[in-house]
This record gives sequence, structure tokens and C-alpha cells, in this order.
Amino acid sequence: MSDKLFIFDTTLRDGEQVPGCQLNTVEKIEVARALEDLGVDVIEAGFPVSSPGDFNSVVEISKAVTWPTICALTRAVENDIRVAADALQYAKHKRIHTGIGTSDYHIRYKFNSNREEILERAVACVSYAKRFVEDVQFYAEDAGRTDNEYLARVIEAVIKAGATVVNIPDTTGYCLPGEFGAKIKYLMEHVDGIHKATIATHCHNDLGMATANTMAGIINGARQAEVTINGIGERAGNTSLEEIVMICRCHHELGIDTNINTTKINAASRMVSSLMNMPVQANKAIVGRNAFAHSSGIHQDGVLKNRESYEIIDPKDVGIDENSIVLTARSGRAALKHRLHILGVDLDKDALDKAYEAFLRLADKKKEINDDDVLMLAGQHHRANHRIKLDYLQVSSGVGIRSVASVGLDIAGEKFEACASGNGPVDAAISAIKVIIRRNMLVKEFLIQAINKGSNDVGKVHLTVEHDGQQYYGFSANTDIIGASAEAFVDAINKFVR
Ligand SMILES: CC(=O)SCCNC(=O)CCNC(=O)[C@H](O)C(C)(C)COP(=O)(O)OP(=O)(O)OC[C@H]1O[C@@H](n2cnc3c(N)ncnc32)[C@H](O)[C@@H]1OP(=O)(O)O
Ligand SMILES: CC(C)C(=O)C(=O)O
Ligand SMILES: [Mg+2]
Repeated sequence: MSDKLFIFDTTLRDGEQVPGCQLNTVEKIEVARALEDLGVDVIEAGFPVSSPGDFNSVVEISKAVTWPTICALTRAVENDIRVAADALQYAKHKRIHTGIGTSDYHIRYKFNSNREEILERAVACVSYAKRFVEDVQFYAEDAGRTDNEYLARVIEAVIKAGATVVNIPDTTGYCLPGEFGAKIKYLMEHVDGIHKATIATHCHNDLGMATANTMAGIINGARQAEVTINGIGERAGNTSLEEIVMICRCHHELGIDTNINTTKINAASRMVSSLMNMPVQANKAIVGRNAFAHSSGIHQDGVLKNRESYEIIDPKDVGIDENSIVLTARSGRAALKHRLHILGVDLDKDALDKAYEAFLRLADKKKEINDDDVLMLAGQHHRANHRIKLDYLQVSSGVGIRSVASVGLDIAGEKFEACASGNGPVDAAISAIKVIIRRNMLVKEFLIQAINKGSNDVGKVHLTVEHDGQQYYGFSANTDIIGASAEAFVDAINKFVR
């Protein structure tokens, strides 16, 4: 049988401490509802004494959310605790989170105090909070750098005073995973009455170890993880909810379950990122844009044969429709064939080889190949069967001079060349082609567009040519827009010839 890990989400408190991430009450309610939907056990809704706005948000979240416990943070200060209790009055399930710094850094420099006095204040704040609510969580701020023996004394005393949850924060993100795990184990083994309370972890990511430390804590007996969506929080952030939840889910052997509906993770991540104007880094585990994107040929081939070759999580499990096979110059034929198939184009081996050659040429010029590019490449392959082909094109143009083009055409295997000038490079190229084909073909419509954006983009050219009252449509796409224009003209001529 699995043990339950309580998920305590502090996106709206520690996460909201991030500069630029402040939300108004309406936005906080939106996030709180998403957290409830996700299945978190506790929502830390704010620090009510800090401002009227934060107080009001805790009140409104308490009214808006039903199932999760609503928690409010305080210092070991009676007024903070009274204000928090007041803010929580409408909460169906309520918790006060109070505490004080226990490391020598905090005791000496923040409080100008000593260990005994701080121990007394810790007990006093828990006892005071117990007058207002049954569920009182105590935090020993900077527990990561607190001497274990002293920490155990404080924790034992606050549990005696009625703390239901004891939070062991690695406030500065300093601990090594082995060290943090050993700290939790020490408390499990040395604190009388430890089983009366739940041990919580609250790890910061200053050295990139927040998730590893939280897992070390859980493995050694912690049963509440304090986390935020996307790992946001003070400085380098907190442990991210999505990582802890998915680690527990992937590693069944740990025997740890959470209440989280993982299929809602991606939507919650996007909501928090957009409301807080905090982009998620592309390579962020679970929720980053590239977390399920495969871009190199060997990986793509492996994933297409069997997803699990390179994926330990089914993207659907976290609310992402499917993995993405990103086409780049490092992709192989398997990936190109797969994308073409999705787009409704199935090529035989020869055709695929030709399209792949063209693909590599384009991919070396463009970082990422999108669906329009792929369709264009498939179209270019069909052009290989054209009777008239553009052999080469050279154009000289500039400001204050007339453009001149020289063109080579291959017409059914025979080579032709011509030169012409024009009022611009496209006009010069098309005039030179007309010299060879000796037909009165008029360009009636000409449209050129970039597929996406950026100066390295592929330009698409659509044009209509008129001859003898008939219209012929031509298309091409190329990073060289003059070349694309000439190719589109030749495409139209081929239709006329046919
Ligand atoms: C690790 C964490 O994330 S803790 C949470 C951090 N979040 C916040 O600080 C946001 C909310 N904070 C605030 O709005 C304000 O700081 C307030 C309202 C709490 C206090 O404001 P002020 O009274 O102006 O005090 P100020 O912020 O300048 O200094 C903090 C005071 O609290 C004391 N303090 C800090 N932590 C605690 C604690 N856990 N218990 C008791 N006192 C504490 C400090 O020693 C300092 O007291 P001093 O002025 O006597 O030296
Ligand atoms: C208030 C406490 C839990 C905190 O945020 C920390 O120690 O990092
Ligand atoms: Mg914190």
C-alpha cells in the first residue's frame, strides 16, 4: 500500500513574492481554482498581515475554494496570527503557518537573540495560533543550516504545543540531497512524538537542488512537499509541483502517491506563466516547451518506433496532446516521412530521398522546418518531373542601377541561356526566361509572402500568368525570393506546356 504525500502549493505566497509576479485578487482566485482542480491538498494563499490586498485575497480565496485547506503565513508575532485567523474565517478547512528562524545566522543577526529565547518564541507562536485554529503548521526558517540537535529540540517542543505539521525549510537552497535527507531522518529518529505531526519540506533552488532535496526528504519520511507551479519563488525559486508529482508517479517503487490529477498540470503551468508574466524556460522538466520535443534523427526514429525509447512520461499524462518531432538539420528520413504522412503526403523511397536532400539544404539555412516548409518540399519534388526546369539564375541589382538577369533553362534535356534587364530583379529574371520561351506570357497576379517571420524565412510566391486568354497558376517557395519568383514563373509555364 502506498503512502500519501500531501501537496502544499505555495505559488500564491512564496511564488508571488517574485518581483513582477504579483497578482490581484481576481487573478489569485483563478489560480486557486486551478489548484483545487489539480487536486492540491493545501493552498498557501498569502501573508495576510503584509497588506490589505493580501488579506483580502486570503478572504476571497477562502470563499471561492472548497476542498483544499487554505493556509495563511505569519511570523511568530501575535498580531500576524490574529490577522491570519481573521482572514481565514470563511475557509472550510483552515491552517495557520507560523514560525521563526532557527539557524544561528537568523538567531544572531536577524533577531539578536539566543537559542533558548527562540525556542520559547517558537512554542509561544504555536500555542497562540492554536487558540484560533486546530491545524497549525510550524516552520523553522533556515532549518537547512540549523544544527540538527537544536532543530530536534525545537520541533519536539512545537509538536508538544500542538503543531500538526512541522515544516523543515531549506530556505537558502544550501543543503546537499544526502545532507537534507539525513536531517529529516535525524528528526524522525530523535524527536519524541514526531509521528503526531506531518513533516514537510520546503526547498529552495539556489543551487539547483530543490527537487533532489525534496525527494531526499520524502524518502526519509517527510509526507508533505511544499511546491510551486513552474518552480517559481524567491530568488531561484522553490521545488516545482510538477517535478515532485511526476517523480512519485514514475517511481512506483517509492510507494508514494499524491492526489494530483496530472492531466491538468500543463494547463495550470500555462495559466500561472501567463498571469504572472513569468515565461517557463524551454527545457524545464515536464512543462517546458521542449520537454516532449525530439529534434535529432536518432531520437526521432527511436520514438517513432516506440515512444518509450526516449520518453519516460506519456505527454498525455501531463495534459499535452502529443510529443513533437521537430524537424531540424539533425533530423533523418524517418522524421520527415512521419511529418509528411501527418500532412497527408506519402512518398515512395526515391521521392522521399529527393525530398530529404532538399530538406537538408533548407534546414541548413533555417533553424526549424515547419509544416508549410515540408509541404513546399514535397511540392518541389513533384517539380522534378517538369519538362522545363530552371537550371541557374544570376541577378545583379541594386539601388540606382537597372537590374540584369542571366538565366539557364533545361527544356526536355536541352540547355538554353538568355540575359535581360528589368526595373527590378524579379522583372529582369522573368524577362530573361521569356527571351528563351518566346511566348507572350503576362504575369497578371504576383503575391510574395514570408511563411513565418525573420530575415532567414522562406518566401512563398504565388503568381498567375496569362497566355492566349488562359490563366496558368505557378507556385514556389525558397529562402531566395528572386529564385522563388523565377521558379513560380517556370512552374506556370510547365502547366501551359502540358
Ligand atoms: C522565508 C520567507 O519567505 S518568509 C516570508 C517572506 N514574506 C514577506 O516578508 C512578505 C510579507 N512581509 C511584509 O509585508 C513585511 O515585512 C511585514 C509586514 C511582515 C513586516 O514589516 P515591518 O514591520 O515593516 O518589518 P520589516 O519587514 O522591515 O522587518 C521584519 C521584522 O520582522 C522580524 N521577523 C522576521 N521573521 C520573523 C519571524 N518569523 N517571527 C518574528 N519576527 C520575525 C524581523 O526580525 C524584523 O523585526 P525588527 O524590525 O524588529 O528587526
Ligand atoms: C516561510 C518559510 C516556510 C519560507 O518560505 C522559507 O523558509 O523559505
Ligand atoms: Mg520559501
